[in-house]
Amino acid sequence: MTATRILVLNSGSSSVKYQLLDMRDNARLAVGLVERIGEETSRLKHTPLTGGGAESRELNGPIADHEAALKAVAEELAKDGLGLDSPELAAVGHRVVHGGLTFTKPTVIDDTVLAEIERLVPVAPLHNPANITGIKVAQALRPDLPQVAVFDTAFHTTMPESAARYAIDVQTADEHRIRRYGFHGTSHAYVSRETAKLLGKAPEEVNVIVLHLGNGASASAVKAGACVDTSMGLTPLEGLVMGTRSGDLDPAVIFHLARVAQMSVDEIDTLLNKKSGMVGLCGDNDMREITRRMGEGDEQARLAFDIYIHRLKKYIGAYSAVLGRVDAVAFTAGVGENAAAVREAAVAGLEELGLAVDADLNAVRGDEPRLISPEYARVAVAVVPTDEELEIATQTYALVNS
Ligand SMILES: Nc1ncnc2c1ncn2[C@@H]1O[C@H](COP(=O)(O)OP(=O)(O)O)[C@@H](O)[C@H]1O
Ligand SMILES: CC(=O)OP(=O)(O)O
Ligand SMILES: [Mg+2]
Repeated sequence: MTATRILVLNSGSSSVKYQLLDMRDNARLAVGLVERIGEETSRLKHTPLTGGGAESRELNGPIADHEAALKAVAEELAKDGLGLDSPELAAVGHRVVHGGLTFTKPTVIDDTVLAEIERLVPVAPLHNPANITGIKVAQALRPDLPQVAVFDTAFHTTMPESAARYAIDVQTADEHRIRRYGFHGTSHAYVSRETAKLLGKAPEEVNVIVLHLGNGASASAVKAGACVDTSMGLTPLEGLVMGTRSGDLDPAVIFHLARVAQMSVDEIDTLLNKKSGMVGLCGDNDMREITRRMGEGDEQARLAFDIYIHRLKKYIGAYSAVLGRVDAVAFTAGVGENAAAVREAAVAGLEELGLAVDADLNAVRGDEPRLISPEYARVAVAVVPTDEELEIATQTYALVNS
């Protein structure tokens, strides 16, 4: 029997998303999500997709950490005969958020690779530790199986130095590897390619601005298939306003909080990563709740929304300048794919840049890539659903078969 299945693990700071795929036809055999790891109200939702009906199973109750979460996932898969012991499994593909400058491609994980991912923990403290746990649990369950790391940073390694460097002392920057790495690269790569396809062009023929708006959010400028700029930096804190992260601010805010508000570095870190962004501005990080509150005339929610949109607009303008010629702007991830109000507001008033949204097209819901700009618009505006798991599986399968 040839092994054609790939298990993809996407371990986030408090969640694990996973998919089992058969790479002969990219079919999903099972998908699932563990949420609120470390809380009393953890939840595992597992959906086997083999044999017709997709009956989900839910486990509710405390799951202490990522190790417990991944073991529970392995048990659920085993119940459907899809366990890690299956001879049909070719590899496990892991989303690893920070690969520094070391990793520009998907990489088979050995002790040296794992040590390097570990060394990068200080620059991705919310993400890399969870990724490492995922790798170790999968290794323990199937020591013989190739484990492949697919890095969020990899797609951005083509950024020119002019975009990747901060304007700080070069020696200090080099000694501590301080530069802009960028994240969500698997999504930016996938979505920029899918956008080209939607336009009937090759990736090399188009310049695309990708807006990945999830809980974490980032923008990228993709020129002829290669990333030339992106909004996240040394860590996933820079750039757009996010669910719980501030994005861009004057770095002196940090000195001020330390000196005047007497906050510790760890307190400031928590403030900016977990208590800022939309949650800090209005108490909610879910765009559904924010737009609902706006509908009721809630001014705090409205202001938070306006701040979110203002930042987004600035990046669309900036990346139009960086690219010179823009063929498409693509909205993706939870907010980008679902929040029509965000898409409409982000593009409003940008006619001079060739951008416009057709209200009827924007209101259509669906899982397929689609255009939402009117025919006359110079730049295509599109909704292009991301699929990080499929992209990780594709890259993993290609590597183990090469
Ligand atoms: N129907 C919807 N309308 C508006 N926003 C939505 C909708 N569904 C999801 N979202 C937004 O998407 C976010 C999650 O996006 P996702 O890409 O899954 O994030 P992540 O991968 O970072 O966890 C939610 O926090 C919410 O703000
Ligand atoms: C890198 C990053 O911000 O990822 P996520 O959106 O999954 O938190
Ligand atoms: Mg995400």
